Amino acid sequence: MTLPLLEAHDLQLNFGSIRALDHVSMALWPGEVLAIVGESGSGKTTLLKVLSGSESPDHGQVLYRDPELALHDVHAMAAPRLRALHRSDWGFVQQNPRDALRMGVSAGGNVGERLMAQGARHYGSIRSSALDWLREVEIDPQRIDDLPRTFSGGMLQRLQIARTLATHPRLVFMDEPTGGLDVSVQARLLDLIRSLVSRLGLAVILVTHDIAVARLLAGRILVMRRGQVVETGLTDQVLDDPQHPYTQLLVSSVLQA
Ligand SMILES: Nc1ncnc2c1ncn2[C@@H]1O[C@H](COP(=O)(O)OP(=O)(O)OP(=O)(O)O)[C@@H](O)[C@H]1O
Repeated sequence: MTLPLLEAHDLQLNFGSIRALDHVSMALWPGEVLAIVGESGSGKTTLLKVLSGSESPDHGQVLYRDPELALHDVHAMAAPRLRALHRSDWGFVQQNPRDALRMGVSAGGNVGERLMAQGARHYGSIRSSALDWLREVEIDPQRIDDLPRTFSGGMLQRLQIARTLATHPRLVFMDEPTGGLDVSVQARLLDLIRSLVSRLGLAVILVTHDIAVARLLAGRILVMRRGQVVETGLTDQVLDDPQHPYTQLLVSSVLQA
């Protein structure tokens, strides 16, 4: 039987009187895409931060199962081990690529840097891998020596994806990866993410407020409201036949939009 890659048990986190996470539990299996959806302020980003270890919960546990099947308590890990995990098995795609990329380093350098952080040392193979990844995300390889600040928003996001995936992570966290982009750019990026995720067999936890993005990318969905998970299940089932009144409202507001 396949075991979950990541499990969260009874997560709770308060910011003063705000219950950002209220008894949240979930599991993610290898190769699965799970979307976390909900309106603004429902706790999606907080959950992503706690799952990826960048924010600590007041209560509860996040467990990561490594390739040798050993379980690690993410919040009990020493900081250097957690950083090493983020450089190897895990990747993070931020909504704003400028937060993840080094804008003063060439496109190829941005990809190469992540490979070097994982131990790559041979200049020729780092450059050739960077070229492959630029092609993979549909950036003209001739732009390899250009600075990211000469790139469009969509290209920047594709470069961030190349940088993230270059080390072949098993689990990728994505926070509104197509947010803030034009609709046509969004559609192309979603297509690219979908094909990369399926070809590389990636497990993804995707935060989005956009139900259409969840439907396109995710096999399973988790609906949040005021820090609680109100509904979870297969994406098509939840969106075609929502059981919770809040999910019904979310789905119908999209239909009316
Ligand atoms: N560092 C913080 N300090 C105080 N309150 C916070 C902090 N981070 C989040 N919150 C609050 O916790 C709640 C959940 O926020 P969170 O950002 O997780 O929601 P979200 O669903 O991701 O929203 P959005 O879609 O707008 O990003 C909100 O009420 C927010 O104001």
